[in-house]
Amino acid sequence: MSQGSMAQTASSAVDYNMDVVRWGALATVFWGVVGFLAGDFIAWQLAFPALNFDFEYLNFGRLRPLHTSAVIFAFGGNALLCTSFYVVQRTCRTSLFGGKALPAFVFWGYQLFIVMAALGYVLGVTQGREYAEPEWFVDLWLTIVWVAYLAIFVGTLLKRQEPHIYVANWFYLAFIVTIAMLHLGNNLAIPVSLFGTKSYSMFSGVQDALTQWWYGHNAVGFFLTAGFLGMMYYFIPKRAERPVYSYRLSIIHFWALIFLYIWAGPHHLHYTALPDWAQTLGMTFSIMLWMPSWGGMINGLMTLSGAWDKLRTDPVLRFMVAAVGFYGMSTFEGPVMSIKSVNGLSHYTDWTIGHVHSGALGWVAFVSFGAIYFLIPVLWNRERLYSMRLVAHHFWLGTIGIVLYITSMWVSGIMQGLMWRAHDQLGFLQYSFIETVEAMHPYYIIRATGGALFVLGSLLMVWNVYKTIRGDTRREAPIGVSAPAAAQ
Ligand code: HEM
Ligand code: HEM
Ligand SMILES: [Cu+2]
Repeated sequence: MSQGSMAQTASSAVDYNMDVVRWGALATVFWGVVGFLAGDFIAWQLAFPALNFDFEYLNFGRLRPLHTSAVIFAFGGNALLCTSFYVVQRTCRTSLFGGKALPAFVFWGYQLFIVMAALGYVLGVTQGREYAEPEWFVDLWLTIVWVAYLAIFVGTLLKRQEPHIYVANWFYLAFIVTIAMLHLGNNLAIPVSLFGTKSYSMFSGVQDALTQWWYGHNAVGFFLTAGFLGMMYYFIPKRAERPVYSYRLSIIHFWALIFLYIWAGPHHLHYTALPDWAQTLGMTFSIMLWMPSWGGMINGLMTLSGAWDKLRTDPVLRFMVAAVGFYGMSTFEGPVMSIKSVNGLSHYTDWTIGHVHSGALGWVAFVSFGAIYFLIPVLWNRERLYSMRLVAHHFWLGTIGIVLYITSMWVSGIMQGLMWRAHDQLGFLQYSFIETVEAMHPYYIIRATGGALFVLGSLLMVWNVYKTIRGDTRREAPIGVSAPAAAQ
């Protein structure tokens, strides 16, 4: 990847703004742990409802959006913010537009947004739109912050010292622009009073449902996918020290992905009041979406051509490559679930939850961990991470956690779907609802245990990051180099 390496050699000449990248990396780690802990807590609540403590501020209904926002917007959002600021500067060989002040405003403004949103959930102030729960005044604040973010990103591209705009920036830009559009469309609401928190959506009925899933689906497509693909296109070539497998494929990947994603939202509304043709449209575009998704996966994986041996010795690269593998898996599962007859079984069940987390834990979190482990020594001018062995332990704890999570959800989800629809020869339902809830119990314990392993792995990351920043290095044998091999 010539842009990246050229930027590196010229790094002393350019006064890069790395403050905001450093803060963003720390915020990613911090909010990650908060979000994973909240996720595991609600997972235990589903297994043992007594953990709701009959206390409204800690009940499942309020902590669930706290979890989803903490992991998507606080953890994922800070990972995107800090890596996009890093990548755009390096690949454009110029400092961030807006001096020191504007990027600092975006960073701190975004943290304020997170805190306001979280307080709202716990206190019960919400507009009840999934992944867009904050009320109107929080939405307005985020709009201001986001416009500043867009200005910095585009401003930096415009003052670039490289003739070419590297493909990772295309993905980041698509993420920033589309999220702005989705945020504005989905949050069109009228406050009840100027000083009150309550508002009502401008849409109603099925139009409102479609607006919400146009938003929700494309939040997956542009927040949880396009932005993290930007990360993949920069950090995998960097870490593997290989150029992107096919630059031409990356451009096709980009245009095909953004064109197809936008139409697939109706797959969230199968068998609802939404007109049939719209459901079929959503299903068709979802199936087509399999192709660019796998094009991207192949491009990421094949970048390792000739460098596969590095996986044996470099657990940071292992995180990134496993992430791309999970990306491939969840983007195969998604199109399958979008088929109406399959969705008739999977919808409302834990299968959806398993699908979500193979994407969220396997793809989003793993590729972010890879980027964080890459960035921390670079940002604090350390020779290497405190411990590569700890990274390897984190990798295995995380991987086993994900496997427990998604396999238990496949089993419980399909069982749930089959139990709901089972009926006897007279047409009576075979199971009462509570019987299906009881049947889930063992799987909920397995899922929560997997989540606990995932949390544990992330705590190893906290320790490793802390020690690296302090400048410590752990004395340890290198990974994957056995004694006879080293003697050769
Ligand atoms: C320790 C790790 C995690 C655990 C134990 C966990 C657990 C959970 C649980 C129990 C739910 C509620 C499921 C239900 O209502 O039946 C949930 C929902 C969700 N989580 Fe996680 N989670 C974790 C990490 C993450 C991460 C890293 C992300 C995203 C980057 C994420 C995204 C979501 C989303 C989007 C939902 C809502 C799913 C839906 O409505 O279909 N989670 N999580
Ligand atoms: C080709 C790519 C994909 C397609 C076609 C797809 C399709 C689907 C379908 C059909 C559902 C179930 C809708 C329902 O029955 O309610 C779903 C749910 C979901 N997917 Fe995917 N998916 C894809 C990739 C991903 C990835 C990579 C992620 C995460 C990074 C993800 C996150 C989610 C979330 C969060 C939900 C749950 C939404 C909710 O009900 O709250 N998807 N997806
Ligand atoms: Cu979707």
